[in-house]
Amino acid sequence: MTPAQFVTESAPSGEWKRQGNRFTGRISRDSASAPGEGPDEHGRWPVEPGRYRLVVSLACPWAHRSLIVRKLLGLEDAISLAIVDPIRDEQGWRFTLDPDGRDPVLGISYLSEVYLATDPQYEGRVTVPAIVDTVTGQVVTNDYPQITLDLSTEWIDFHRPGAPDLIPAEREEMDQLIEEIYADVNNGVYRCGFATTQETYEAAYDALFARLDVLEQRLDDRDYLLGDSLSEVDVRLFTTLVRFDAVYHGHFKCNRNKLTEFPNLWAYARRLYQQPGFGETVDFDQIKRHYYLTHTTINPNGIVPKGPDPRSWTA
Ligand SMILES: N[C@@H](CCC(=O)N[C@@H](CS)C(=O)NCC(=O)O)C(=O)O
Repeated sequence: MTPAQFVTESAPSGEWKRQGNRFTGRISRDSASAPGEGPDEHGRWPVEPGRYRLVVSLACPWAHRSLIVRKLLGLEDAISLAIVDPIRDEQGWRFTLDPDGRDPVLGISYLSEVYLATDPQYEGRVTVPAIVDTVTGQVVTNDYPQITLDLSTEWIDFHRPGAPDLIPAEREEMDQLIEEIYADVNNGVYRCGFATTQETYEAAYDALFARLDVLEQRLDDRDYLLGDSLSEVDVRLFTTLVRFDAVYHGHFKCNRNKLTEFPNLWAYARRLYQQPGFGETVDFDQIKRHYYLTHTTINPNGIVPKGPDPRSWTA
């Protein structure tokens, strides 16, 4: 069998099995803690504008969700932002884009410093997005699916006037879509790219394109996945679609079709890209350099492709 990019997350079958999220604290309106205090007895941290720092890589699709939702809801002043270098070294994500290579608020050079300060035994991959408490220096959460939901529901008092309601009152349909899109598309592209056997790669590839075919059809008569208005699931699909032709099609061998060959999905992705909060958060250069330069098992020569031409997103 060929070597895996992340050995501990590769099953004996060759299938990619993503690690769990280690830190699952919640910042909640229901916290019984006073400002400046840690979590209450239920693990809920107090909502406090200016206190927490969201750490992202612009390359990462899971972090990208939180960046978009923070912007859509107008939470930029309430939750500050740290951006890591898209290229990890052997110690992981680093703050080499900042002066002196340190995050100016947290004072750290590597994200691993706060992971290890929070859990000295931590041995998994140090991942973005993460929300870090600037008072204690602890990681509150790296639970990326919960982070965006909580920005909608728990930070509501700090949303900008007219902020979109990204969570529908009736959640069943959205939650079902979220689950299918996560399994087959968001994580599906990784299951293609990180598979180490032909069979597991082909199974992931088939599930991915079967799901994209269903979504293509769904968008035949609607602008957004749930109908007329934008919701959380659109954000989640967008961050994978925007990386599709630049990275997943080639690097992860998701190459039955390009995104541009699905008329509805391509029109939908471009429509989102051109809305406030979406295109302005996309950095194709960092996206491409991250994937092609850090997955050395998949792309050992480190060549970063020149294309595709990003102007197609705005033309
Ligand atoms: N927290 C999740 C998802 C977040 C995630 O995978 N983020 C990637 C970037 S897209 C990351 O931080 N990877 C660190 C690494 O590859 O070492 C996980 O642990 O798998």
